Amino acid sequence: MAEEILRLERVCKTYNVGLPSEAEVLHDIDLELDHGEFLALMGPSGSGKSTLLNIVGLLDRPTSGRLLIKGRDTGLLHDNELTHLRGHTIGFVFQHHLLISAFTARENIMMPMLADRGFPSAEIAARADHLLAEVGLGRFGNNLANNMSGGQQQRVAVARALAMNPDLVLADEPTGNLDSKSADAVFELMRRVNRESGTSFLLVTHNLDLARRCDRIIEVVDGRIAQH
Ligand SMILES: Nc1ncnc2c1ncn2[C@@H]1O[C@H](COP(=O)(O)OP(=O)(O)OP(=O)(O)O)[C@@H](O)[C@H]1O
Repeated sequence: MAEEILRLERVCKTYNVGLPSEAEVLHDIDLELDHGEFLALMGPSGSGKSTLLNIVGLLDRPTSGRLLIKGRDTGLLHDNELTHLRGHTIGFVFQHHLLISAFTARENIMMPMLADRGFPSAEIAARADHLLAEVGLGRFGNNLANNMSGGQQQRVAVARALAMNPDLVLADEPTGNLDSKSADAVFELMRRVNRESGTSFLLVTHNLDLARRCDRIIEVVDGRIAQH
C-alpha cells in the first residue's frame, strides 16, 4: 500500500465563467497526506480551499494535474468507479451539519450504510449505535436531529462521516458555527478518532488555535500552497 493516502501533483482548476474569460482558481498544487496524518488547511476567503476539498473528495475533477488516492490515479477512473472509491474511502463533515432534521441521530448515521448495497443490513443499526457511543451520544440515538444542540448535531455528522470506516475525513470548517467550547469538543473528538483508528483528516479551519493542534498546517493563498 502507498505510504500516503493522498497525493496531488501539479493540480490546476479553472472554472469557465463565460467566454472569453476563464478563472484559474488552483495553480500547480502539490500536496501529500500520509496515512494517519491530521492536516489543517487555512487561507483567506476565496483562496480556493473548498475547490481543493471538492477535488480531493472526488466531487469535482482537476482541469490538469494528477490526484492519487491510496496510490490510484483517479484521472483514470470512470464516474462510477470514483463514486465507489469516494463512498469507501472518504467521509465528509461540513460547516452546516447537513443532517436530515426529521430523522433521528441513529437514522442519520445509518444513511451512508443503507445507501451502500454492499453493507450487511443486519449490522447497520448496531454500527450506528457503536458510532453514537464513540462520539459521546450513546443515549441520544432516538433524538430527532432537529432537537439536538449545534455541537451534538456536529458530533452526529462526524459519526455519519465515519460510518463507512473511511481512510480520510474531509472536514470543511466543521466548527465554524459552534461556540468555542463545542468547537473544542468536536475538534478533540476528531483528534481522538484520528489517534485511535488512524483515520487521516484534512481540516479546513479559520481557527489558528485549532490548526496549531494539528500535525501540520498548510495555507492556500490565491490558489497556491503558501507554506508546507
Ligand atoms: N463553480 C464555480 N464557478 C466559478 N467560480 C467559482 C466556482 N466555485 C468557486 N469559484 C471561485 O473560486 C474561487 C475560490 O473559491 P473557494 O470556494 O474554493 O474558496 P474558499 O477558500 O473555500 O473560500 P471560503 O473560505 O470563503 O469558503 C473564488 O473566487 C470563487 O468565486
